Amino acid sequence: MPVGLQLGYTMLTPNALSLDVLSNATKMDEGQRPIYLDMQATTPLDPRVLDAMLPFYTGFYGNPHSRTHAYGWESEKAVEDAREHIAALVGADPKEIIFTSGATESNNMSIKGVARFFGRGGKKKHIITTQTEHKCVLDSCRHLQDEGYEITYLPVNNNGLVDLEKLKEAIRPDTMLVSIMAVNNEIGVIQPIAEIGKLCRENKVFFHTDAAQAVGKIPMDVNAMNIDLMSISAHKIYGPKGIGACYVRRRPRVRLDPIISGGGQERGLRSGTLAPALAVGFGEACRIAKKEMEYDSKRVRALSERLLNGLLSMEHTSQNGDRNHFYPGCVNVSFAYVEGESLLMALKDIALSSGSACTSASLEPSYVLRALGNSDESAHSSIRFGIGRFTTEAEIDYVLKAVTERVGFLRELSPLWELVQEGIDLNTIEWSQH
Ligand SMILES: Cc1ncc(COP(=O)(O)O)c(C=O)c1O
Ligand code: FES
Repeated sequence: MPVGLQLGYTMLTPNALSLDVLSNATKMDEGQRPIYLDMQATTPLDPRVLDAMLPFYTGFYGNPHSRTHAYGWESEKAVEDAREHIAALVGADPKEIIFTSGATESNNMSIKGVARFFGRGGKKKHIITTQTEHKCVLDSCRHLQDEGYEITYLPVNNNGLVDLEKLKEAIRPDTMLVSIMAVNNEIGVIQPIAEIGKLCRENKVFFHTDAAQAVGKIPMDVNAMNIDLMSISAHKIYGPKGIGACYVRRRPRVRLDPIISGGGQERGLRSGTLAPALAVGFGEACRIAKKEMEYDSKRVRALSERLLNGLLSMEHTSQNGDRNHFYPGCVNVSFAYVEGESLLMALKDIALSSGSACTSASLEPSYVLRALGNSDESAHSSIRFGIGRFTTEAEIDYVLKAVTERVGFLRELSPLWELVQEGIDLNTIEWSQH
């Protein structure tokens, strides 16, 4: 019997438990929407951010690159103020912040940009990344492979962390770039960014980090961490969707081949008219994140502990990723003997995901969990809980109760669970092939 149990209504035994559990699973009062716990996919816009943006959709409509009149100057001033807020959050100089459409573009720009600039002449052609990066990093690397570059996709330990010794061994004389993310979007593990930065600097290799899930949530400092390039996204930190930034170090200078050419805006690295409203919103989101990071962190940590303690007190439940080095706002848990998609269906009153938003349409088990050594079954039975600035204790308590009840319910339906309850070790069973 495959573990992929479907929650088919014909399978239900109409006892009091099933009726109660399932009616709650799909009940949404008029006007009420699911509890939002998918903060890694995106975060709600902070109302303070919207307030800052609105004037740039009405009166202040000038092109920030227009130099000949006040409409341009006022937009330009707002964009430059925003750039300062972003730079201040990561310890950079504002001149080192290049606006982009988001972290996807920043990752493409960094990886392809460095490769194509420094790959000229053919002396350097090697890049190191890890198997648990976001798809846009992995895919940028795949494209470069087609262009003749060589890529090492480093495996990670079972806890999701990079082995620094293995990274050191992987560096070659022709290595030009190491790209390793700061916080993983599926399991929340925090890589040892400062140590990786030091290693790269000692070996004269550029260091890029995809910090889409880190900036604004944990302290990031480009100088203390020896980061040369860093991708940032506004919509992960209560800012608007469609804007992000790439930090590009000036000393020692990192040169890039631009992927978007044209009017030469953004130091010639990213042509095109900037969107002042989005830039202003991004800046305000960074200003708030810097001011409130400590407060937000404390709240998120407390809610996360409450949720994790509750979930892990259920039997056959485990957390994915390192238990000490992870961002508490991203909690990834495996519920053995429950199929993840069925559980998500049974938790329709809670907006959750089993992994990244861009791969959530596929039923493939997560490649990140597979890289940690999880079995297909375990990867399939995992759910990510994303906690954020506006999550409340009441929501966490509701979620805990719902998950406990519905996992229990689905397990009751599972023949595997029945065997486990009888004390049979499933690994000793020889399944007949059909
Ligand atoms: C780690 C990571 N990198 C990159 C991205 C892409 O960011 P954006 O939506 O700004 O392009 C995301 C989010 O989707 C992410 O979590
Ligand atoms: S692009 Fe956001 S999760 Fe993949």
